Amino acid sequence: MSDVDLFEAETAVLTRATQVVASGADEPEQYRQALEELVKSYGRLMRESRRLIARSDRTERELNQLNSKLQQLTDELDYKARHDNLTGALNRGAIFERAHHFLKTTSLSLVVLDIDFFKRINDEFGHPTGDAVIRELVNRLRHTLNGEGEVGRVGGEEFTILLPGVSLDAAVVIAEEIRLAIVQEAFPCLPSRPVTSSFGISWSDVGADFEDAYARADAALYKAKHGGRNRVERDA
Ligand SMILES: Nc1nc2c(ncn2[C@@H]2O[C@H](COP(=O)(O)OP(=O)(O)OP(=O)(O)O)[C@@H](O)[C@H]2O)c(=O)[nH]1
Repeated sequence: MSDVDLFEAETAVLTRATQVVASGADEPEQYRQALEELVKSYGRLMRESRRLIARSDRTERELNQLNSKLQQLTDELDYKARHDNLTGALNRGAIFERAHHFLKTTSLSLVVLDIDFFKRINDEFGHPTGDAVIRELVNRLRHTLNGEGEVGRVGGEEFTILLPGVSLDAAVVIAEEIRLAIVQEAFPCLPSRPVTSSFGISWSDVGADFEDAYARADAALYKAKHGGRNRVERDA
C-alpha cells in the first residue's frame, strides 16, 4: 500500500494559512497570499470532487447493468436446467420435483402419456418429423389443459401431467380430452396419418409416496398399450 497523501498540496496550503493567522502578521499581503492559495486549493478540490462523483456514478451504473445481466443469465440457466429444450415442458428432474412438492400438501392425479409406435414415425418420416410431432403434441397438451396442471417430458416420447387436487374420475375425463385433441385432427407435420397416444393414470392422497404413484400410473399405461393403445387406463 502506498502512503502517498492525496491532499499533500492542500495540507501545505492550509498549514501556511494557519501559521499566518496564528502569527498575527501585520502585513495584509501575507493574508492576501494565504487567501489566494486557499481559494486555488479549494477550487481544485471542488473540481476533483465533481470528477470523482461523476466517476463513481458511472461505476455504479455499470455495476447495476452487470448485476441485472448476471441476474438474467442466472434466470436463463435456471430455466434451462429445469426445462426440456425441444418442447419447453419441464424436464424429468423438474416434474418429479414438482410431484414430490405437491404430494406434501395435496392429493395428486398423475397422468403418464406415451406416443404410440413413435419409433415407426421416426423410421418412416425421419427424426426431424419425429421432433415436430413431439412439439405439436405438447402444444395440444397445453392447449387442452388451458393452464391447469403441469406438463413434463420424462423421456423421448413419454410425458407426465400433474393434476394436483384433481380426482381420479376428473383426471380420466381430462386425459380423454387430451387423447381426442391428439388423434382427432391430423398433425400439420404429419398429415398422412393420425398420431395416437396411450395414457395411464394414478391418484394419490396427500403424503403418498411419489415412486409408488408413478409406478401405478406406469402400470396403467402398460395396460393401455397392451389393450390396443390410443386409450386411457386408470390405476385399479
Ligand atoms: N424424433 C425423436 N425421437 C426420439 C426422441 N427421443 C427418443 N426418440 C425415439 O422414440 C422411439 C421410442 O420407441 P419405443 O420405445 O420403441 O416406443 P414406440 O415405438 O413408441 O412404441 P410403443 O410405445 O410401444 O407404442 C425410439 O425410436 C427413440 O429413438 C427425440 O427426442 N426425438
